[in-house]
Amino acid sequence: MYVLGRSDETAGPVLPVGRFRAPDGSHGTRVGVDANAPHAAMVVGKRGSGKTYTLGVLAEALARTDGVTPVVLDPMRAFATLPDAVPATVVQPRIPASALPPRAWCDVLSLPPHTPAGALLWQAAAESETLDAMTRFLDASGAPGGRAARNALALADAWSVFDADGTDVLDPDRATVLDCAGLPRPALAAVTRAVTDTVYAAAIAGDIDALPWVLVDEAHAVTDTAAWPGLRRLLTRGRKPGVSTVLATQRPGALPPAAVSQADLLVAHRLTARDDIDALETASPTYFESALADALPRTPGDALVVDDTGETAHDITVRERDAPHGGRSRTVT
Ligand SMILES: Nc1ncnc2c1ncn2[C@@H]1O[C@H](COP(=O)(O)OP(=O)(O)OP(=O)(O)O)[C@@H](O)[C@H]1O
Repeated sequence: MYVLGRSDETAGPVLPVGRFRAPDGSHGTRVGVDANAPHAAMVVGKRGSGKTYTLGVLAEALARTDGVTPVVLDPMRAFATLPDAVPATVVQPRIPASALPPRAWCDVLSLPPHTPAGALLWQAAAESETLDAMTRFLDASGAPGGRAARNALALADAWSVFDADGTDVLDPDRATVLDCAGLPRPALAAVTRAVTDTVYAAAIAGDIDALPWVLVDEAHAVTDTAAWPGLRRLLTRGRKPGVSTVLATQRPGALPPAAVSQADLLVAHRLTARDDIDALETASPTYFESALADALPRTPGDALVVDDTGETAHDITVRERDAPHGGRSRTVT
């Protein structure tokens, strides 16, 4: 099997992802992704091109591989069937209030820190471990902005994602799918930030039994939110302590430039919007001779993979999933 993301003949686990695809559409050698070392990967493509499916293929392979553990942030409930095929748990995410830094609280609740309410919220977050304690802090303060901060916190409470214990997302024996369907965007941002920060902190502390892979579907939904500093840190600094990150998005052009340029593996499905193609062309080195727009595939499940480690680009077809695909592009027939 040809292994993407590996520069030498190192042994170690490989995630089977598909086969090489020739210009006439025929398929060749099997292709896998290295799982021995950490990676930062992007999966891009327009709606219905196969991004979520590819993320599912990766999640299944990771869940079957010893020494690694996938954590999937699933905003569209596309991974609910993962336990049908592999050891996996699907949970509604819960995060401790203390998992969000004060600045993130201000961003999540849209109360800028330079406003009275934002400054108070910052203080409440800095001095409290739980949502209840933050509420008590605000009730007791009597300072200007207290009522606005209190109302914003009541809104956050209604999302039902805050819990003093928080979900344990690093089970070395199974994949963890965080079912974020239906969460409002600020809640999704809060969960994403808390999870990325928690995983990073655990990896830095050496407190992990298997190397985590954080898979984020529909990543464009949170890149301009409080989630982004956490995702950016995983992309830029996560590999050193052993964390891999895979972001899937239909809008690479809407991502901060750091996102694409940090990826050592880019899986590009069909894309047609010029600004999205431009974003890839600007960020990724040209390992292919033709223009990127001409090199991109047209069929769902086909992809152009740009491998920064091997400094190569390949046409592949992503293999079929073992679990029924839960993507929203399904049809009745
Ligand atoms: N590798 C594949 N093998 C077989 N079928 C595939 C493959 N990839 C995608 N498909 C088919 O294409 C459909 C759309 O794929 P998917 O849901 O992954 O799209 P998407 O790019 O994530 O779309 P959206 O942006 O709307 O979420 C799937 O339901 C599936 O039927």
